[in-house]
Amino acid sequence: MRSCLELVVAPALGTTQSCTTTPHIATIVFLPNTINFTLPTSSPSRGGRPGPHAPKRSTTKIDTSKPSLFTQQRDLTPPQTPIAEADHDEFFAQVENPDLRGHFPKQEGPRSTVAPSDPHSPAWGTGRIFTQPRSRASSPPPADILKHKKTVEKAEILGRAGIRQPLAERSDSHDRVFAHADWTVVPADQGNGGLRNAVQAAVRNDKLTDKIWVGTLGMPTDALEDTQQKQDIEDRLATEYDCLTVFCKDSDFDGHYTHYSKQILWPVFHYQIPDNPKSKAYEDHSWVYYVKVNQAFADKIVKNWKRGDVIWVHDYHLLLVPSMVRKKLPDAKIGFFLHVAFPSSEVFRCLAVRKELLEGMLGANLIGFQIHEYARHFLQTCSRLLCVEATNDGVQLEDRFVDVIDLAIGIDPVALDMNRDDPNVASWMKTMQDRYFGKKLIVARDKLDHVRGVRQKLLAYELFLNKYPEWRDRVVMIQVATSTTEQAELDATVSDIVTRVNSSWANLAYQPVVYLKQDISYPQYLALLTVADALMITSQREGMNLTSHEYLFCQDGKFEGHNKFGSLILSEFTGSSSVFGGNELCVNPWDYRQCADAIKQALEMDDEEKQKRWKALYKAVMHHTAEHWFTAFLTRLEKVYAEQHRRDTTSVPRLSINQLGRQYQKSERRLFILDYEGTLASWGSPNDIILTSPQRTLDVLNDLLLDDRNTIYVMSGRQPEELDRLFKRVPNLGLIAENGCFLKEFGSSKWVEMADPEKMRDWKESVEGIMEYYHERTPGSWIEPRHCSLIFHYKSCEDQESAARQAGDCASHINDACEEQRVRAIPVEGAVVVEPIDWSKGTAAMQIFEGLKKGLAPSVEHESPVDFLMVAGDGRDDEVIFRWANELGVDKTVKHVTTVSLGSRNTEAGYTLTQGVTGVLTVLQKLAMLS
Ligand SMILES: O=P(O)(O)OC[C@H]1O[C@H](O[C@H]2O[C@H](CO)[C@@H](O)[C@H](O)[C@H]2O)[C@H](O)[C@@H](O)[C@@H]1O
Repeated sequence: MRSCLELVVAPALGTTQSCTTTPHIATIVFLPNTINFTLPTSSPSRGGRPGPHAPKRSTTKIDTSKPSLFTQQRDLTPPQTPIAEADHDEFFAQVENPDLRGHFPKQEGPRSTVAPSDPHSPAWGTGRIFTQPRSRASSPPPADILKHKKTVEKAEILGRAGIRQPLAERSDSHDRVFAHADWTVVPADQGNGGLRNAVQAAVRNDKLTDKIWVGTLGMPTDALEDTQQKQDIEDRLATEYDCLTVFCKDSDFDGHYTHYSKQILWPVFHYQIPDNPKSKAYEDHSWVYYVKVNQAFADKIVKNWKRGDVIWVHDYHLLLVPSMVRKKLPDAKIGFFLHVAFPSSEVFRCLAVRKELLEGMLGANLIGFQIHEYARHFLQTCSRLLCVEATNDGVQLEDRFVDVIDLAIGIDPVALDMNRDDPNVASWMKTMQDRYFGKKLIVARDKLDHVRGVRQKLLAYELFLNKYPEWRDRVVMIQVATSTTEQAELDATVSDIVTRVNSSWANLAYQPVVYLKQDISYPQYLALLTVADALMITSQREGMNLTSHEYLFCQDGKFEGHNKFGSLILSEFTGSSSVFGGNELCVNPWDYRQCADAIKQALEMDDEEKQKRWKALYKAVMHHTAEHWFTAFLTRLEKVYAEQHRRDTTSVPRLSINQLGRQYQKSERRLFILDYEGTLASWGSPNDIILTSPQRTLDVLNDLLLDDRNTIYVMSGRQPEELDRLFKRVPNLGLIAENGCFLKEFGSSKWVEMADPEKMRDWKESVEGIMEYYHERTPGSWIEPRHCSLIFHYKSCEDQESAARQAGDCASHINDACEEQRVRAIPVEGAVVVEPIDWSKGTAAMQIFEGLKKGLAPSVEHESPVDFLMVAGDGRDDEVIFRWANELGVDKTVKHVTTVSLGSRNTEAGYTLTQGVTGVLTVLQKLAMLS
C-alpha cells in the first residue's frame, strides 16, 4: 500500500515478551517517511530535461538557513517564509547543520529514534523543510468563512488570509521539474512522533518484526501523476521502508486534512466549536473530502490485507476507516487509537455528522483512548447519540461488541537517553548555561494554536512579574512556538504580549521572555529541557503532552552540574495530568492568578519537595512508556478479538439435544435457570399489565419438577407480584424478579429484596425527576415505575426520531448525574431502563448457588451443590449469567454446564438454539421424559 494516511502492518504480539509473526498494518495520516527532491540548478523548461537516472549534474542541497534554490525560481513557487523572523533570537538559529541532521526528522542511524514525541508538524503543503512539489488544491471553500470579519481583515493585513492557500498557480513546468528530479527518501517532518517512537521501541526490543505503515507522503503529489517517478517512489517505499503509500489528489487531501480535520475536528475534539453560521457550508463541503480520503485509506488496506493481519488505525484524521474496512472484511482484526482528546457528548453533538463519525470508529474491535475521561465521554456519546447500550467495557451493537479501553501513550526513554549523548546537546547546554548564568529558566515548546494556550501562559507570566517584583531580572521564560501559518491573529496577539512584557521589564542585560516563533533542532530541544528549572504547559485541552514526559526524563541529573528535579507546571486539561496524579503543579490555564502563583511555587520550592515530586513523576513516565502502550494495546486487541469471535453466534455451535440428554441422565443434582420472556414464552407487549403464561410452558416446568433431582428458577425483568401471578400453578418454582433485584428461593413462598430500600428511594427520586423532564418533552412517552427500576418507554411515540434523541439524552443525563448512586441507564429497544448496578441476574445466580451449597449435608459439604447446570436466555441481561455459568464449567466446579442463547446477537453462551421458544420447550420436554 502507498501513503496518504499511514497504516502499519506488523507482527502480532503474544501475551508474553516474545513476538509472533502475524503481520501488523498501522494506518496513520502521514507515513514516517517522505521525499526530498534535488532540483537542477537550471530550469528544465529552458535547458534539457534530466531523466530519472541521468548522471548527477550540478545540484544544490537544501539549506534551511535560506530559501532553497527551488524557492528562488519565482515562476515555480513564491519564496518560503524566512526561517528567522522578527522575534526570534539568533542564538537559537537552526542552521548549524545545513543537511538537516540537526533538525527533528533526522536520518535514522544507530541511535535509533531521533525526534521528540510531539513533533508539531508544519502545515501540509508548505514544504518548509524539504524541496517538494506545490499543491494546486483549491476545491474546498476558503477557511476564512469560518472566521469573523475582523479576524480575516487582520489576517489579510498580515498577508496571511486565514488558512494557507496556494500563493501561486502551479505550472506545467513546475510539474516537469519534479517529475524528472532526483529524489531521496527522508524521515518525514509531519506525523505522530509518539507513535513512531513506540513502533521503534517495539522493533528494537523484538516485540515487532513484521509491520507495514499505510499513509500519505505528507506532500502534494499531483505533480507526479502518471509519471515513472511516482511508481518508483511507491516501489522504493514499499520494498525498503515498510511503507504503503496512499496517493490522493492534492485537492482531496487538502480538503480532508487542512480543512475538515484541522478546521472542524481538531477544534471540536479540543472543546472549541466553530461558531460562524457559514461554517455549516464549509463543514459540509470539506466533509466530502474527509470521506473520500478515508475511503482511499480503507481501499488500500483492503487491497493489501491478508488473513491474520492486525490492522491498527490511528487518530482523528481516519475516524471512518475502521467501519469502511469492516464492510469489506467482516472478520478483520481492527484496532483504533485516538491520540487527541475526546470531548463531552455536549460538545461532540455539535458536529453535523456526529453519527457517521461514531459509527466509523465502531467498525473497530477495540477502541483506545489516552485516559479514562475520554473513554467515558465516548461511551456516553455513543449511548446518547446512537441509543446503543454502553457498558464500562465497551459498546454493545446489534451484532457485535466493541471493546473500549484507556491506555496512555508515553515516551521511549531508551532512545531519548541515547540521543542525549549527541555532543551537540552538551554543547548547547554549556552555551545556555553561560548565557543565562544566575537566572532561573522556565521553558516550553508548543504549537501556536488556540488549543495549546500559549497566550494564557504569557499572560500568567506577565502577571507573575507584576505581582512578584522580586523575581524580575532573575527569571527568563523561553517559549518556542511552532507552526503559525494558520493562526495570524493569535500570532499577532502573542507577539504583542511578548513585546509588552519585554518592554516593561527588559534592560541592557536582561530580557524576561525569549520568544522563538520557529522550531529548534533536536539537540537544542534536549538541551533546553535539561537546563530548565521548570517546564510550563498550559494547553486548554490536549490528548497527552509528551513534552512534559521528555522534560521529566531530562531532569534526571545525568549531566553533572546541570539541573535536576525541575518542577512541572501542567494544565489540568492535558491527558498527562491524569497520569501524573497531582505530583505536578497542576493548573487551570484560565486562572492566571493560579498560574502565576504556580510559577512562584515552582521557582521557590525547596530541594526536598522538588525531589519528592520529581521521583513520583519520573516513576509515572517510566511506567507509561511508548513500548508499554504499544504492546499493551496489541495484546488487548488479540484478547478482545478472540473473545468477540467466541461470542459471534455464527461460530457458536447449535445445542445438541442428544449430548445434553446424556449429561442429564448421568447427573443427580440439576439446576435450571431459565429466562422467561423470549425464552420460555414469546415476548408480549411491554405495555401489557395483565400477563398470561402459555399452558405449554407451565406443563413443561411441572413435568421437569416431577423429578426431585431438578431445581428450577425462572428469571425475568418483571416485578415479583407479576411472576407470582404467572406461575401460581407451578408450585415450588424458584423465581428471580426485576433482573436480580428480588429472589424467591426454590420451595419458598417468600420474596427477598436484594437492594437496600432506602438507597433505592434516594436514586429513584433523582432519576424520576430527570425522566419527568424528558417525558414532558416527548409526546407519547410514559414512565413505568417498578420496585427496583424505572423505565422510560417511547416505543409508541409518533415522532420516533425525536423520541429516540430525547431518550438518548435522558440516558446520558442519568448516567452523568447518578453514577455515584450506583445505578445505570441502559437504552434498549423503544425504552431506557434504569436499574441498580450492583444487582443482576448474575448476582442472583451466585446467591442461589451459595444457598444450595449451604443446604448440603455435612458429609458432602466439599462437593459442588450441582453436577448439571443449564442456563437459557435471549437478551443482553442474560450474558452476565452465561459468563458466570461458563466459569463454573471451566474451573470444573460444576461437571456439566450448558449455556444456551436464543438471540441472533453475539453471545457468551456456549450454544445457540435457533427455533426460539418452541425449541426450548421441546428440549426441556425431552429432558423431562428422560427422568
Ligand atoms: O497536527 P496533526 O497532523 O493533525 O496531528 C495532531 C497531533 O498529533 C500528535 O499529537 C497527538 O498525539 C500525541 C501522542 O499520542 C499526544 O501526546 C498529543 O496530545 C496528541 O495531540 C503529534 O504529536 C502532534 O504534533 C500533532 O499536532
